Formats: sequence, structure tokens, C-alpha cells
Amino acid sequence: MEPVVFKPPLYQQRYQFVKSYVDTYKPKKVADLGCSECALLHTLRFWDCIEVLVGLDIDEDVLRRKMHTLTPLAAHYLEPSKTSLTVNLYQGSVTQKDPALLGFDLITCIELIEHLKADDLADFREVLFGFMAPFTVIISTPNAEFNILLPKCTGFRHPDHKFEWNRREFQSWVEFTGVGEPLQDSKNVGFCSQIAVFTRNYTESEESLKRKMEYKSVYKTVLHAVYPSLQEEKYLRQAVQKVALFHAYQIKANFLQQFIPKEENEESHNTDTEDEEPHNTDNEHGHCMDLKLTSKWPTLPQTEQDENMEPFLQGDTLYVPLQKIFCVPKVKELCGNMDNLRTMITGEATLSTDGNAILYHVDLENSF
Ligand SMILES: C[S@@+](CC[C@H](N)C(=O)[O-])C[C@H]1O[C@@H](n2cnc3c(N)ncnc32)[C@H](O)[C@@H]1O
Ligand SMILES: [Mg+2]
Repeated sequence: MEPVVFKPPLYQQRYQFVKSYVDTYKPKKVADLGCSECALLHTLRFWDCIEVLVGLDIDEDVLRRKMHTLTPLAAHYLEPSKTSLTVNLYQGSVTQKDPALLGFDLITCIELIEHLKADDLADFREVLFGFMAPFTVIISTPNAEFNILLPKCTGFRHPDHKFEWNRREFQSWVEFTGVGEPLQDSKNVGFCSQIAVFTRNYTESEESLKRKMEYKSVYKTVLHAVYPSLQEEKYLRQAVQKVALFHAYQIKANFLQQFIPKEENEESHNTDTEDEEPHNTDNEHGHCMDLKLTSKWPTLPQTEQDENMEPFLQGDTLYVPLQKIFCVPKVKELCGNMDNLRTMITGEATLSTDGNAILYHVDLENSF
């Protein structure tokens, strides 16, 4: 018999099933029970909608071996994401009730239930649907009928399996679907992995939730990782400072271009191509860089809008208006309004007394 080959591999199709659900329904709190090597959690980690990601497994060693795959890296601190994410890994049994798993939008149990003994399976059903009661549960488990298409499979698919259900056993209590279809001319055996999706059709009362929250914690925390995000004041402040002060510096550099003596300006651009923008004609003033030039400046702007927007020199102080920095789309997106911009750069830049401009000391005579 031709061995059945799944493309992509079956485990990836199971994960894809969950990812498609997440794409469609955008759950915020997601837990994976029997998460083992945390592979599903790892792929779900950067789904923007997910704010809390939890893994539970009875095997602490497997969690400890893989938990590093879920901790934030230096790159996450350099570029914090817009949305917040907390990842918790717990060691414990799915037959135990712990408030840590209350209030979830989605709980997945991928190839878990067949590892539970009959008693534990009964307890788990009560824990999952009675206590945890998430909005949605996705359960996948092997389909025993498919095993005739798996030549190497003589008993159960895995020595630790306590049972493998046929479709009827599973279908009697679930909305029925699955991944891993048999070839077209194969027998009608159903999917290789059977998948059940349960959706809660009632709203839990606050009183009931409160009662459950009072249960004693029993799981052991193996990992608690909070990813840096722009939801946190300190990371937002850092991001604003980085982008705003970079642009302020660029505005300053562009402004000062016009004072660079012509020859030097040409030298520094001796690799210019024809494609580049023509040089600012103000540079025609040549290299006689003296204070006459600076006193020629500022040509203070005419309209009020210009006044708010354009950098200008007063003596040896360059004013870079916050309004101009605020017009940079990324700055606007991060700050929302000018007051926030002002607050977040205070302390990192010197501001004018009215707080409307960043000040730079410039020494035009000795700068070029
Ligand atoms: C086949 S593995 C799950 C694979 C994983 N969900 C995936 O898709 O990659 C089954 C996992 O269930 C865990 N497990 C078995 N009994 C458990 C229990 N009572 N409570 C929590 N986890 C349990 C095992 O330690 C094992 O890691
Ligand atoms: Mg299994």
C-alpha cells in the first residue's frame, strides 16, 4: 500500500487550522493545553490580536527545554510591537482547576485527549467545559478509521495513546471537521486528524466567574514573559524619542546645508549623479562663510502656518518647530497629538521657553 504523505505535514495542517481560526475570530486570550514543545504557541506569538498566550503541560522538562523559544529577544526591545503580549507557561494537569485559565477566548487541545486515561478524560471534560469555559475550544485527536491507510500503524498511533476514537464516537458530541484528507480513491475513512470546534452558547454570570476566581492556584509557573510593547509608557517614550529626534536632527542638517561653503559642498558631493536633486541655489553665496550670511537669516516666515513649520536661526540658536516634526507620519502615529510629543521628548531635547521648538546651538563660523 502507498504510504500516505501529507503536504504540508499533518502537524502543520493542524496548526494551520488554528491559525485560520485566529485570523477569522481574532481571540485576545489563547491557551494551548498539552502544549508540549510549544510549537503552536511559538507560531501564534506574533498574531497582533493575541494579548495573552498560555501553555499548559504536565511535563515540566519539555517546557523548560523549549521555553527559551518564547522569551523576548534583543530585537523585540529595539522594535517594540504596537500591541501587548504576555506569555505564561504552566506545569500542571488539565484535570486540575486553576484560575489562571479562566476568561479565555480560545483554548486548543491538539492531540492531547487521547493521552488521557478514561477517568482523567472525564475530569478534563468537566474542567474544560465546566470550569475553564472558554468562548471556543478546538480539539484534535487521531481518527481510528484512518489507521488502515497508515501501513506502519499496527495498534494505536503512539504507545502513550489511551484510546483512538472513530468518527461516530467523536461526531456524537461535536461539530465535525478535520485536516489530512485521504487520497481520492482511498476508502471513505474520514480525516486523519479529527477536529472538533465547540463554541460556548451562553454568557457566564459574573457571580459564577467570581466564584471560580477564588479557587486556589495549583499550576506551577515555568515562564512569565512580558513582551515590550508601545502600550507601555517607557517603550512608547523611547520610540518617540528615537524617531522624533532623528527627524529633528535631519531637519537641522538640511537647514544647515545652505551654509556649507560651495567648494566644500561640491567636494562632499563629488559622487553626485544627474539623477539627484539640484543643489540649493542659496549655496551660490559661496564659501565666504561669515556672519553676514547668518544675519541675513532668519528670513522670518510670512504666514502663521509657515511660522509654525519652518526652522529658523536666532543668533546661534536653531529653532526646529515641533509642528514640523509632528508632521512626520510615524511621529504623528506614535504621539497622537503635539502635547504628547512635547511631553515625551522633554528631558531628551532642549525646548524653547514656549515649548514649541527644539533648540540646537550652532556655530556656523566653525562648523564647516
Ligand atoms: C502529543 S503531545 C501534544 C502535542 C502538541 N499539542 C502539538 O501539537 O505539538 C501530548 C502532550 O500532552 C501532555 N499531557 C499528557 N497528559 C497531560 C495532562 N494530564 N495534563 C497536561 N498535559 C498532559 C504530554 O506531556 C504531551 O506533551
Ligand atoms: Mg498523540
